[in-house]
Amino acid sequence: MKIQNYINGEFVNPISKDWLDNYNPVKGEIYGQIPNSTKEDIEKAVQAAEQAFPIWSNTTLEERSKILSKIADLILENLEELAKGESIDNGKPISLAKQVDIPRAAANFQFFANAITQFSSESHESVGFDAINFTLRQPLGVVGCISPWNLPLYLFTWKIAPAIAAGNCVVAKPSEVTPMTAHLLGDICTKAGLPKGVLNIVHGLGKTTGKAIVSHPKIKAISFTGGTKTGAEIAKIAAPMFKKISLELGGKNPNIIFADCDYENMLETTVRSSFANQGQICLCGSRILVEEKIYDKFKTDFIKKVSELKVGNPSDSTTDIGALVSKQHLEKVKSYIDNAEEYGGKILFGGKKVNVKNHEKGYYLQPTIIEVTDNNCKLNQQEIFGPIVTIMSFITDEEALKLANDVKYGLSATLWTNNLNRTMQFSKQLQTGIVWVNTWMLRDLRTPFGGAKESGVGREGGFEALRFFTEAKNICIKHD
Ligand SMILES: NC(=O)C1=CN([C@@H]2O[C@H](COP(=O)(O)OP(=O)(O)OC[C@H]3O[C@@H](n4cnc5c(N)ncnc54)[C@H](O)[C@@H]3O)[C@@H](O)[C@H]2O)C=CC1
Ligand SMILES: O=C(O)/C=C/C=C(\O)C(=O)O
Repeated sequence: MKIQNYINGEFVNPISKDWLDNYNPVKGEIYGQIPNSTKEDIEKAVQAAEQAFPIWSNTTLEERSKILSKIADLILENLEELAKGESIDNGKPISLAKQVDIPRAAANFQFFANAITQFSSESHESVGFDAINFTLRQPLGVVGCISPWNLPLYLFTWKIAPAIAAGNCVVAKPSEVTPMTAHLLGDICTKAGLPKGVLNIVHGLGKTTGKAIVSHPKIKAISFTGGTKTGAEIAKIAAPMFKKISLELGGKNPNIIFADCDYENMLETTVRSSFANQGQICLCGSRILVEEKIYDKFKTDFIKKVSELKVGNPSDSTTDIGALVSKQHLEKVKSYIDNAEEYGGKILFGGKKVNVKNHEKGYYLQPTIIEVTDNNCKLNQQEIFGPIVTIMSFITDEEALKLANDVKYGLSATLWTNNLNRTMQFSKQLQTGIVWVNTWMLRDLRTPFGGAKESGVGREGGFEALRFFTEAKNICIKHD
């Protein structure tokens, strides 16, 4: 199958006529091709977006909202096909894509369809100066959205929906590893009545197609989710061009467990926060820190629960863990297991590749638990982004907090306790953008979303996203 670019409302071949192979991680085989787009394709997309902008930015909020709602409805109507598309590219269980990825993609559009009708700006009477100030929030123009492979449609739409709701026109690039659902979205947008040129989807590699988006002088803002190293490369190009940037980057999130927690709930959730989506979510709790009093019990119970997870064919509804996204990624993740001892770790469970019947070339790995004693080891400091968690114990609150904060990342933290004072102390002192207490991945789309330290710059979600995708202009009117 050949996926094409979606530019100016039409599916088109790349100008260079150059294509890249697309792999299915479930089988470890090539199943299609995508455009290897160049800066000429980006130029066409920018021109289409620029042409659409004067009309789209003046389209009423009610009309924009109606179209976004329609896109949300069509995503849900096409849930089966989209979930299969997500799984064939990413390797995730189809059941997970049906329950999480695709409904959330629809929710992103529905949320911003509503939010844009509630987004208002401030006004201030300048008392004593006979003047009134008000703020105009104007769309930026053409903006760029670049997304990763782990939650393909979920994160692609998380950027596109607020961008177009706010009146911008978009040039978007999904990950070259997972292009399918972005491709299907193009057709959905046409059917929903989105005017041509408002959304342009260009496929290709990060270092060429992605870079061409970031460096295009007419693209005013970049919203990016992906690796920290890539985020730094993007910032290096975008900052001297004075573009707005929102970077959602890596994480090495602590999952801090105290003896006074609701144990069963914690155990169940910790299995999920460790291995959901094969551990390939930037919010996964990859460092489990457990109070010494319950460490041995936790270790035994956690290993038992994890050993019950089924690694298998993503089409099978009983599968918990599907394939990793690519051969290259599998090898990267596996290298941490192969070197675990050298890094000071002890493998307590897992660590081996899994042979799935009829899919022997697929990229399957056991969920893996590694015990560590030193937070400074590579296993606890580097983002692995796969089905690997480390566990270690702590004695005091101070020690737990120090361990939690002692990494270069600062995306999210999970805290398990029923002590209110401790909850408040940790909430204030954890150096992360998100703190979940007695839960994980509970997402209210109104909340600010983003990371501290090397986990990113800026916040998306709710009105934060609409603020990012608009320019605030102060109007000061003097009167008699
Ligand atoms: N924070 C997160 O959510 C994610 C973190 N990662 C981390 O990053 C590591 C590398 O994974 P990759 O797939 O290589 O992620 P990546 O950061 O290279 O890719 C994310 C997106 O950025 C694009 N891109 C890559 N280089 C670019 C550039 N120079 N300019 C503009 N766009 C560019 C890619 O084509 C893709 O669409 C993973 O092993 C994982 O640790 C990966 C995906 C998501
Ligand atoms: O917005 C969310 O709910 C989740 C976001 C997850 C990422 O940004 C990620 O895993 O890259």
